[in-house]
Amino acid sequence: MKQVNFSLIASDGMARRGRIDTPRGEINTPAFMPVGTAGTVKAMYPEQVRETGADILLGNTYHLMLRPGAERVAGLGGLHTFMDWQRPILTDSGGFQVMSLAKLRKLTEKGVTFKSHIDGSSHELTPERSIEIQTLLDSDIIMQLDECIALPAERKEMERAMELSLRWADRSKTAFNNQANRALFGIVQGGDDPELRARSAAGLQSIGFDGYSIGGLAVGEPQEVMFRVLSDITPELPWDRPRYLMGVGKPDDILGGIERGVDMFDCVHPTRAGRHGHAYTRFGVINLKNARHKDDHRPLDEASPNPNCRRWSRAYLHHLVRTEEILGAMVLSQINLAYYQELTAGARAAIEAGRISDFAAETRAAWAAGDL
Ligand SMILES: CNc1nc2c(CCNCc3ccccc3)c3nc(N)[nH]c(=O)c3cc2[nH]1
Repeated sequence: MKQVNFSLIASDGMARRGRIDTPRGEINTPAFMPVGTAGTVKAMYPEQVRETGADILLGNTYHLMLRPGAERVAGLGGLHTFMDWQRPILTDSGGFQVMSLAKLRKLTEKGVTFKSHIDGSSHELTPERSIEIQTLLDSDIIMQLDECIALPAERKEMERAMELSLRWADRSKTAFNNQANRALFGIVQGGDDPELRARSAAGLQSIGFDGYSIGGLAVGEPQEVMFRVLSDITPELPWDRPRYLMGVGKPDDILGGIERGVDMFDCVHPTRAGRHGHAYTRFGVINLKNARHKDDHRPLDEASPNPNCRRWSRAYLHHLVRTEEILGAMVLSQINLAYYQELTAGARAAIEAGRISDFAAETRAAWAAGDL
């Protein structure tokens, strides 16, 4: 009996409020999933990640297969034990990171061979090996191996990568062998071409997956192209399975994705921006590196539910950022992750109340009013 199940709790237009039940706990959707690339959400203790409201975080096949190695993590009890995060983990299949990080990559029908960006050692990632690695990590939601290409691209290239990804989807499903205690998601490709996207969605559904990721976006295309692809594709996906928009995004990307039927999001942005001195608030993003903050005794946001937004002055946060103090990265990572969780929690409540369009309008108005 499958131990990972999606329930639709409410919908409001295309927006959905759902819940994924897993052996390690529930995931409330729309969900923002913090990225823990190498087994850690940078500058955060696992319990702090939970306190921001996260139900699930991301691990990464590419990084962990290179260091410390999937078999080593398995021998140490799996990724949950290794990092002491006992709630759900989603892992990506590694293909995207190979194409963006590794050197001397060679892509064939079988899979992709590459040299580690860490020590130059040779590695191979196939649909079968990726499933094996994600299973060794004991991940709760795993991804097929796919090929993601940058946009803009020629239609022939988009078609080739989409069709390869469909063949790899089939091999991934076979290698997955219907494991009951974790979920396998297929990944829709097809660039910005509606016909290719529809063929990819139909092909994946005929294979059958526990959830459907929307890949091939947030790869350099304008936001309106991403939104058009989403509006075209979500109606083609099963309503009773989660949709996961990979690598997205900034708060307004996430709000737009929720309005177009997306349930799950991941992005390095909140933690990376935090390390670079950018703070996300109800008013939008504040660049605390800017000298205009150096005498500003006001807190970041005195009305925020997050104590860290009320505790220190903007001048102090500016000081931490300017001096590159470790506490700056810690505090701003927590502030940004907490804001992303406030945004998705607000969307969940709004969908349940049938007022997602009001919520979206109010949220965008606050960003525009910006008391930065
Ligand atoms: C940023 N834009 C973007 N990211 C994309 C990703 C990676 C999603 N993030 C996973 C991750 C996990 C741990 C650590 C870091 C990242 C994709 N992954 C796959 N498999 N396929 C995609 O098409 C695809 C498209 C993307 N666009």
